[in-house]
Amino acid sequence: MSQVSPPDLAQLHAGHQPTIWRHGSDAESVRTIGIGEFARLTASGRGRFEELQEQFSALCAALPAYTSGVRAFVSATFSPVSQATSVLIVPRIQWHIGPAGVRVIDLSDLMAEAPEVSQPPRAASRVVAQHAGELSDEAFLSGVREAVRRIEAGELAKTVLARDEVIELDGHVPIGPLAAALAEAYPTCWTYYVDGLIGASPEMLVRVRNGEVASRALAGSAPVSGDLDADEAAAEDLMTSAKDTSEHAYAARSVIEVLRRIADVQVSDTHVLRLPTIMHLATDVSGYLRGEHSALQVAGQLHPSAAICGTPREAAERVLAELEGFDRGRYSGPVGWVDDSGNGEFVIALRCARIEGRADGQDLRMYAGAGIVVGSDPQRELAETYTKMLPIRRAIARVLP
Ligand SMILES: C=C(O[C@H]1C=CC=C(C(=O)O)[C@@H]1O)C(=O)O
Repeated sequence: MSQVSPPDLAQLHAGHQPTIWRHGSDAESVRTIGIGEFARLTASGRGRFEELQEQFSALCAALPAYTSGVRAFVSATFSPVSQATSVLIVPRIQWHIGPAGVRVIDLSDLMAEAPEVSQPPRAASRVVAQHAGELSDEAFLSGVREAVRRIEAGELAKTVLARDEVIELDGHVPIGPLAAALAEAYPTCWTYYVDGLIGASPEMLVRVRNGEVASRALAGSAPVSGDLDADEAAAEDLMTSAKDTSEHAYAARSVIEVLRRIADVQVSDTHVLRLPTIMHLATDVSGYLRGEHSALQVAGQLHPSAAICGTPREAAERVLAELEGFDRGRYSGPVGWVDDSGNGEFVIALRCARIEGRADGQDLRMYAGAGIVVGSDPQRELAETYTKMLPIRRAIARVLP
């Protein structure tokens, strides 16, 4: 264990080329923080997960022994036909911080020339505008109506429709402060920043640790009001709602089916996962892998689960692409890390925003979706997407008051 102390999350800026992964509250938080890029690999199409894994394995095989345990951050696109690319970044310096202490892996000496950290870019001081993204509220509502019609007609059982919204800033997104604010407000979620995508997701797609595998499927949601009695009643309603339990069952089944093919797994009872602003029906799946599968490979097999796509998968993919009409990019794709022995953790990139450049500042393009089944009410689904954008909206309000 090295004594070199890790950087303070809140101090990180774009000049560091940071990568961030954090789960848990302060004292017990597990973090991986990266600075700089030793390697950047990209892939696209259906085979993007396998391609990235192959390239990363080849890269690791050529590294010296002192780098053992090296991690790569991955953010993959939702769709295989996205215009965006899926990316794998091996940070130049990486700190792995957990209960056992801090381990730092510095790959700088292996680079032809180690780049200096550049100056912080002009930080935003305020939000200058907020507006709908590619899909207006009206278009989202009519998409939900059409999805329900097709579900009732028997074309599919479930789909997930998303929309986007833009927050315009007068300078650069304060990456470190925003990530720190998300991590503080959502300690049970996984806070991430990878290649311009920032968020705090509650949905752990897969964790692989020395042959053990775990996943948490979420679907079926209700807002959290902060009033204990009202939230208790809302949780009970969620557990008994035919619409939410069926919406959840599709998501859980999609995960269980895939994991059963490659692992011996146990499935928990469905329970309510409460977050500060929203609650979800949750099912945990855990067990032991049969054979060798890296976290990245398992993420690729689980993706796209019915939590963010639908059932049957192909029909849902087609319907959501048609009704949303925009490219989700890396929203709702797997984001996480994998190490040189295949261990790793991936969440679904939810409750997030993509950082986009503008001539006079940067934008945060937020995304949120909602599962649509028989009985879905368009206005409630729209309201749910607003609730799901609260983490980013509140974190930005906190760092740019
Ligand atoms: C698609 C999203 O959430 C998914 C995860 C949890 C609950 C969901 C729901 O109740 O609709 C969604 O399936 C999102 O946050 O953008």
